[in-house]
Amino acid sequence: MARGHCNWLLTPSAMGEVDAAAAASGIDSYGLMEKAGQAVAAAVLRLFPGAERFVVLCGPGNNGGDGYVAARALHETGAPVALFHFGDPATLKGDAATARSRCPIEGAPLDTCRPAPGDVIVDAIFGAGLARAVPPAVADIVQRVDEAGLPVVAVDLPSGIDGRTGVVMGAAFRARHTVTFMTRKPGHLLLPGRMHCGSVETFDIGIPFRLVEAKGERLFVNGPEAWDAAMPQTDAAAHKFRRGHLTVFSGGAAATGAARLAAAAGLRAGAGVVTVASPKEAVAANAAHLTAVMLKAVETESDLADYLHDERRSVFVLGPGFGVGAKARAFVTALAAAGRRLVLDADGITAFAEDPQALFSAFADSVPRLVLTPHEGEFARLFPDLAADPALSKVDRARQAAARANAAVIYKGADSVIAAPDGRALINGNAPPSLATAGSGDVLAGIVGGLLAQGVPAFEAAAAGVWLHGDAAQRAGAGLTAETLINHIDRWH
Ligand SMILES: NC(=O)C1=CN([C@@H]2O[C@H](COP(=O)(O)OP(=O)(O)OC[C@H]3O[C@@H](n4cnc5c(N)ncnc54)[C@H](OP(=O)(O)O)[C@@H]3O)[C@@H](O)[C@H]2O)[C@@H](O)CC1
Ligand SMILES: Nc1ncnc2c1ncn2[C@@H]1O[C@H](COP(=O)(O)OP(=O)(O)O)[C@@H](O)[C@H]1O
Ligand SMILES: [K+]
Repeated sequence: MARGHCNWLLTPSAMGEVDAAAAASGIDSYGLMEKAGQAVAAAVLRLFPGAERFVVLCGPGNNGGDGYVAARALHETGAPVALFHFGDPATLKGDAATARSRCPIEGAPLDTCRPAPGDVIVDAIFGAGLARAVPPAVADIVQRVDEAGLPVVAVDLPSGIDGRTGVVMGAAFRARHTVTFMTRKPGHLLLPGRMHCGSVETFDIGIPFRLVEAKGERLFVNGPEAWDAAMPQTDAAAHKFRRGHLTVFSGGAAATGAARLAAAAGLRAGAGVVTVASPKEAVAANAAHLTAVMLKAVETESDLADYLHDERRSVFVLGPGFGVGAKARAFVTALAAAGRRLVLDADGITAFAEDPQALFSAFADSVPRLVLTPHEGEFARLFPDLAADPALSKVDRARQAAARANAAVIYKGADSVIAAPDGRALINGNAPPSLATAGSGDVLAGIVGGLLAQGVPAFEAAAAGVWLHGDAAQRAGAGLTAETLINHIDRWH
């Protein structure tokens, strides 16, 4: 799936297994800690050459061990360094004990730490091993550093962030920069963790990548490596019908804009032909605003059956502005029975809130041909048990939802997760906050529909759609609206 390694993600427990495999293969584990700590010191010096004092906070495990190495390396440059430890450092074990024994700085208990202006904080209290909410002494120093507005460089993860879920466990540092090792962890991308990490640097401490790959969990940062090979190629002989036909259902006369946004986005994403299928009462409103996009009156289930006689009408977007109710359910059921591919968004999702299983059963039969695009609220309507389970990360939720629905799921948000029924999952990282604007979800549904129409499989279409949406938003700039966003969608090839 991945050509490079920079898009790999490992959970902390998988990283622990990689660590163990590295040790079992004869790699010197203290050597890894030494490289990790040195990388942290280098980052700190690079980013804060004018610091008056480096304050290194060391925890009771290997994250603390990295801190002792970093403190020694900073001290060796002649910089002023103060060290504070959480817990009794005499109880440190293994590599962390070695790192402490080689560090010439006498530490003091964490509760005696008084951060001062000019300090740069190196946070090595907890990393991958954070197991529960941080204790009061740690919450207290987090608060004091925050109040003093001091810059923090986090080792592996800001202490308090759960690397698997991105959740804040009681309290967490807000780092300016985070240095992590070998691969990023989900908590670096998932909210709120992402907001606590600052810039993230992934440092290769020299574990052979085959060991990382062996523990891989089919989880990556969303990017072209994940879907490039599945994207359509436009050749000189391209004919509009070979580039697929996308149909977007319009809502009633007062709710037509959302469908037109999706339709225009589908065209920009490369669909050869796009039609808005509209209730009769909305045909005039739609006609007044459509040019390249075609228009057809499709009012009843019987109209839809007629419309589906043309097999080229193979891909549909249903939901934006459509209205919640029996008509949405009947149309979706008809599309499923006719073997069509569907992006189900917004009202289309909500229409199944009382009987999600009816939706899942309709698409259970085949290679995934449904893409669901719920935001948080819509997700909870279709998958209330998954949404309410605090043990699940956003990745877990999206994966289980995808398996249950036999659909590619885009669980939207600033940290959209894309998941396939077979367990593949991606976390998106390129979407700017300017996307939080009315209609931007309609544009996303249209892009995904446009890609499906060109024959891209559901998961790849979903993932590429999310990425192209974020990419367009970056070009559209901070003042984007859903309309201007569409003008910045680029075809991939
Ligand atoms: N990956 C790699 O290849 C490499 C990784 N390296 C580094 O190792 C780090 C992982 O080390 P780690 O496993 O020792 O875990 P770490 O984060 O130090 O915490 C564990 C300690 O904290 C304690 N503890 C936990 N939660 C607590 C709480 N709420 N309140 C109080 N205590 C709590 C826990 O105690 P326990 O839960 O057992 O009671 C245990 O003592 C990783 O982040 C990276 O920096 C590098 O050295 C190079 C190679
Ligand atoms: N703060 C944010 N940062 C990045 N992307 C965001 C943010 N908020 C929303 N988005 C993205 O914008 C889109 C909004 O979709 P949706 O919630 O359906 O809104 P609407 O119904 O207004 O179109 C989704 O693709 C979502 O991932
Ligand atoms: K840390």
